[in-house]
Amino acid sequence: MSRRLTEPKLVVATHNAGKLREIRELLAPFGVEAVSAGELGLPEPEETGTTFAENARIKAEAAATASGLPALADDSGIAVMALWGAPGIFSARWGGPQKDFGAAMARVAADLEARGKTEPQQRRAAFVAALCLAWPDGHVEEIEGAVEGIVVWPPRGDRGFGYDPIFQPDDHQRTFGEMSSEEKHGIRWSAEGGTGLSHRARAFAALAGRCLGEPVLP
Ligand SMILES: O=c1nc[nH]c2c1ncn2[C@H]1C[C@H](O)[C@@H](COP(=O)(O)OP(=O)(O)OP(=O)(O)O)O1
Ligand SMILES: [Mg+2]
Repeated sequence: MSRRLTEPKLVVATHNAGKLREIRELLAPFGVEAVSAGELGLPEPEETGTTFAENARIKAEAAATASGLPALADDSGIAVMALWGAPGIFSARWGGPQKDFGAAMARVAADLEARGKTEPQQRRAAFVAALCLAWPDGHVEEIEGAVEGIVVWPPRGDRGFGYDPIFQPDDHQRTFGEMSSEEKHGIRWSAEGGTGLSHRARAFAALAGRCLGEPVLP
């Protein structure tokens, strides 16, 4: 049985400011108070999983246990087909200790170049997000979302975070780095549920339908 969130407050179990902002925007129509792992001074658990889902669960369970509140974690990344799915779950780690995503994006481009992958159709990629909502009693709700597109070079746009400037989703002419966060989310709520554009928004819409109930729209 899936569980509905009845608590008025949850922890957003991330130390990534860009992600935190997006998750807060997505949560806004549900009237849930969101406090971040950073604000609570929670430690950053080691991401020892081998899948996005495992790592999301590690982060959500650690935050729920430490805080005594339900916790929502996101583990995500970009998987480039011609690079056999790299950087994948290592997307954050490619930024290095300095979290230098200019360098990480350049590494993706250089690796594609080195393999002779110069045409857009050879540069297919997907952003993937696994969400885990964990309660202190051990119950978890899990979901994944993905969006396909191509890697572009040079980077375009200075919005968003991480790899946004080199990812252009299918059926769009602009990169996530060129989109407002509303466009990147692309959230549409209807009686049938929610749809989204970004990997995170798609996963969130599905999780919301299962655990958060009806959005209160302006
Ligand atoms: O929408 C996105 N737009 C651009 N880049 C993105 C996105 N979503 C994930 N990414 C990349 C960058 C991020 O650093 C990494 C996630 O790694 P991931 O371990 O899940 O997050 P993180 O270490 O940055 O923060 P935390 O673990 O505290 O949530 O993938
Ligand atoms: Mg991380």
